[in-house]
Formats: sequence, C-alpha cells, structure tokens
Amino acid sequence: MDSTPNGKMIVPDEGTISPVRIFLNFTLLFVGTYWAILVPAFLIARMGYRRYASPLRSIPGPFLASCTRLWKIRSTIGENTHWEHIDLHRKYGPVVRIGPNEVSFSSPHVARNLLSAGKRFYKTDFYSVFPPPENPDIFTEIREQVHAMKKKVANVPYSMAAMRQLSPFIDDTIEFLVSRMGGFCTDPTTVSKEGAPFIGKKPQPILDLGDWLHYFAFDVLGEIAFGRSFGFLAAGVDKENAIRTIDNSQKYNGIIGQIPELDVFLRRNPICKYIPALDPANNLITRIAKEEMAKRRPFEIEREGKGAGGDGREDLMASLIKGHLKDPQKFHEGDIFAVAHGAIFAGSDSTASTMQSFFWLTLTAPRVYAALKAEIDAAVASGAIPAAGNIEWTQSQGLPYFQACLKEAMRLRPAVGLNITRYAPAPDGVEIDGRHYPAGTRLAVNGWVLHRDQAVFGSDAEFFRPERWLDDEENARVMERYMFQFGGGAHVCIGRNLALLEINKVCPRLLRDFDFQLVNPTREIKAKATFFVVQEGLQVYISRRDAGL
Ligand code: HEM
Repeated sequence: MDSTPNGKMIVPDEGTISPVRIFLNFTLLFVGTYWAILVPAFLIARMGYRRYASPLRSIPGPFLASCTRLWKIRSTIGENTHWEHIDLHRKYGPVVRIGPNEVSFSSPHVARNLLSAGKRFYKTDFYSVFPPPENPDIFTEIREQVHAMKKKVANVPYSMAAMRQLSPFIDDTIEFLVSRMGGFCTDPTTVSKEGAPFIGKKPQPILDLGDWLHYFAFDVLGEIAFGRSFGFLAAGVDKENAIRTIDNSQKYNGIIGQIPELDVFLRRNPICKYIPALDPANNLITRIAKEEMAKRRPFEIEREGKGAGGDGREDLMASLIKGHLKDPQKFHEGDIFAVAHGAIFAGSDSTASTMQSFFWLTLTAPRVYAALKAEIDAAVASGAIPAAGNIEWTQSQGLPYFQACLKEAMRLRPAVGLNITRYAPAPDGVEIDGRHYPAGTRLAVNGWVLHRDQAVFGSDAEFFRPERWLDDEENARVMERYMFQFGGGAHVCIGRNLALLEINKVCPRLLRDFDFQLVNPTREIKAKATFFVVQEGLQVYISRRDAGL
C-alpha cells in the first residue's frame, strides 16, 4: 500500500475494481505463466473430443486421422493418396474414418448412390479453393443450383455431336504429333533385329511418350476451347513451364482443399497479385484465354455465326458466348471465361494421364501388346481402319480388344487420384449400410479403391486383364455401371466425350504407325496424386511399322 506525502495510507476502494477485471488479470497471468502446458493440453483435449465424442467414433481408421485433419494433409502432401487408400481399406475394411468428420467407402454400390443425381449429396468446400474463386466454373461451383444453370449452357458445346464437328482439329493435331514423333524413330539402317538400345556408335533416341501425350492433350484443348493450339507440340517442350505451373497449382488445390480456410491467407491473399511469379494471370494458358476473350468483342459477332475466333469454327468459347447472349442472367459474362479456361485445367492432365496409363499398362504386358497390334493389323488388312491417315471414332469402336484395354486402364489407374467427397445431406443426414451419418459428414470415395472391388470386378481385380471386358457381355455391363473414372450424377465429367474422342482417335493411330519398346520395362512410372494423377517416366524407343501389310 502507498502512502501520501502527509503520511496517510491510501486504502483502495474495493468497490471500484471490477471483479471481471480481476478475473481477466488473473487469467492472463495464469495463461502467460503456464501457456506451454495449457496450449498442448487444449489441443489434446480437442483431439480427444473429436476422436471419442464424434458419431463416427466406432469407425476404424488411423488414430491420428480420427483426431485431426493433419493425417489427410500429410497424405495429400505425400502425393500417394491413391495407393495409400487402397492399403487403408485392405487394413481397416470397407468403411474407414480418414478425418475427424470424414469417412471413406470402398464399395462401388455406395459410390453409385453417393454420386447419383438428385440425392442431395453436395460437393464439399474442398472444391472452393480451385481457381477462379471469384467466378467459379463448372468444376469449382459448389452452389448446386448455380452449377446446374451453368452446366446446362455448357452441355451444348460438350455434346458428342458438337465434339465430332471439331474432330478435324483433333485430326490435325494428331497428324502433327505423329510427324513430331517420327523424329524419334530408330533409323532402320542402324537397328539390330533385337532392337538393342545402342546400335553402333549412334544412341537410339529416347521418346518421353508421357510428355508428348501431355503436349498433345494441351494442344487439342487449345484448339477446342479457343480455336488455336497452345504450341506445345511445335515447341517440343513445356513452354514457359506452363504445364508444370498448372501441376503445381493442382498440388496446392489438393493440399489446401483439405484446409480451405487457409486459402485467404495464401493464394487469395491480395499480395500475390503484386508478385508476378505468384500471379496466376501470368500463366501462358490464362494469357491466351484472356487474349481470345478480348478478340471476340463485341460478342454479337459470335451470334451472327462469324466466329471471331479466326477461322469461323464454333469452338467452346464461341459456343459459350452464344449461351451467354441467349440468357445473360443465367450465364454471366464472367462464366464464359471461367468455363473455357477451366476446361484446360480439368481436361489436360486428366486426358494425358489416362493415355499414359493405357500405354504403360499395355507396354508392360507383352501378351496384351501383341494381341492389340494383331487386332489393329487385322482391321487394317480388312479395311475396317485405314492403312494411313487418321482413324475415325466409329472405326475405333470396332476394335473390341482396344476398347477392353482402354477400359481396363481407366479401371486400374483412373485419372483422379484424390478422393471425390460429398456432404451427407441436410437436415437428416443419411443411412448407409445400416449406419447413420449426420448431415455435414464428409463421405469420400476414391476410384483407385472402388475399381479394385472383387465382388464387382472379379477375384483378379488387382491385375491388368483386358479380357475381363470381353468374357461375358452381361458381366461387362455390370462392371461398366460401377466405373467412376468420370465421376457420376450431376457432377459427371462434362468433358468425357471430348476425352474419349481424342483417345479413341490417337491411341489406335499411334499403335498402327509405331512400334514401342519401354526403355525401363521393370521400372514403375511415377504417379503423383495431386488431384489428377500426374505421371512421369513413360520413356520409349519407337520405330515405324507398316501395320497389316
Ligand atoms: C480422360 C479424361 C478425363 C477424366 C478421367 C476426367 C475425370 C473427371 C472426374 C472424375 C470428374 C468428377 C470430379 C468430382 O466430382 O469431383 C470430372 C469432372 C469434370 N471434368 Fe473431367 N475428366 C476428363 C476429361 C475432361 C475434359 C477433356 C474436360 C474439359 C474439356 C473436363 C472437364 C470437367 C469438368 C468441367 C468437370 C466438372 C463437372 C461438374 O462438376 O459438373 N474433363 N472429370
């Protein structure tokens, strides 16, 4: 206690010190002194609560996953989610708790229900980090009603009929790919019969088929979306590192999609705009998309069918502009850019990855590769497919073994490697296989797991055996119903017609025109799950062949 100059003691008026203040002071002092114990204690209590007080508490799974999202973040950073989930279901069974509020299912029957239209299993906030957040495209739009409106407009240019009209531009790109690949062919005068990699003094050129298929997929999308190629095949390299930048951005989406609340501090942080390397607007693909938007103004030119894109063709952007002009309230101007630009992100890695899987699985199975070549040779000999030039969609439909190999590749190595996740519907939640999941529970499925279900695909579901699609028609129909490489329901892939058209034209053509030999037949290609499975290491030696002659 203080004293006054005259020596009298100052007695504090107890009534003027608020008890709240005393409590706050005490709390601050306490926390300040013991924070090193209190913070971990709080976190442990929170983890324990999430682990044991949750309605999901009896579902098996990794302990850490049941208490914190860190387990999923770690799994996504590791880029190995696809294989990890296969192991997880082997260990814990058909239903696994992979997050405090998230469950993964291995049953294709559950997946069919979960992804069906009209059942009100809506997309989670995982998708909200995928750009552009200010104007979501078909893939990133999580407001279901708005999504349905946008998809209705975009479905028109994505129909198979519309895609087949653009087929000549795919043909030109295939022609160019084939001519570029010709530069990697072994010189026949220097090759030994055994096809040894080094002949005489001249090393046999190595073709990174994975890279070239990637360039091809991008250039096709440039033609389809904007009426012009991105020029990857011409350059023969990843121009301006555009593909790598997109892959890195997908990796970011995959990881931050697990903790979307962090996005505002990272990519959505306005500071990014001032750092050129971090501003997505500087990416080659985005620049081209913007240039094309600018070129097509005023939009009325497209309505008159003149095709401001340059050569009068109705590319995706032209068609979206028409959709906007028809109903600007439902399909805004910003949607034109978002949907056309988004197509490149959604359609490039996915299509490339599918073709890479097809070639990898086929070339590592000599019996399959030989049977495939025999089918193509026979088709050429009979005139079912031409001996030179491009192959039409209808012609490749007449190659049953090729179709079986493609389905088998999409079954064993689907292009999406992360989970597809939906919320249990509000307000009542949902019952699945006798267990109730409250509204808002995250329900996840992964194609890599679903497509290995032995009840649907057979006891040898682990193995690449294209014949399973040809053994029994009825069985093939059942298997087809439980394939999820393109997702399902209201969110089924809008670009699947385009992807299948491309693949059905280019793969048989390459098999007809070239012989392939893997450089490292025993080395597994790298398959990194960001959202799509990005693959590396599909290196081959090639030589020309005269199929069917
Ligand atoms: C073989 C190639 C492809 C595969 C395997 C594939 C796979 C998928 C999958 C699994 C989904 C559902 C994702 C989910 O629900 O979370 C999806 C959606 C989507 N895909 Fe594809 N895709 C391919 C090619 C393409 C192409 C070429 C485009 C566009 C040009 C495209 C555009 C989209 C869009 C916009 C969505 C969102 C659909 C919606 O939510 O309504 N995809 N794709």
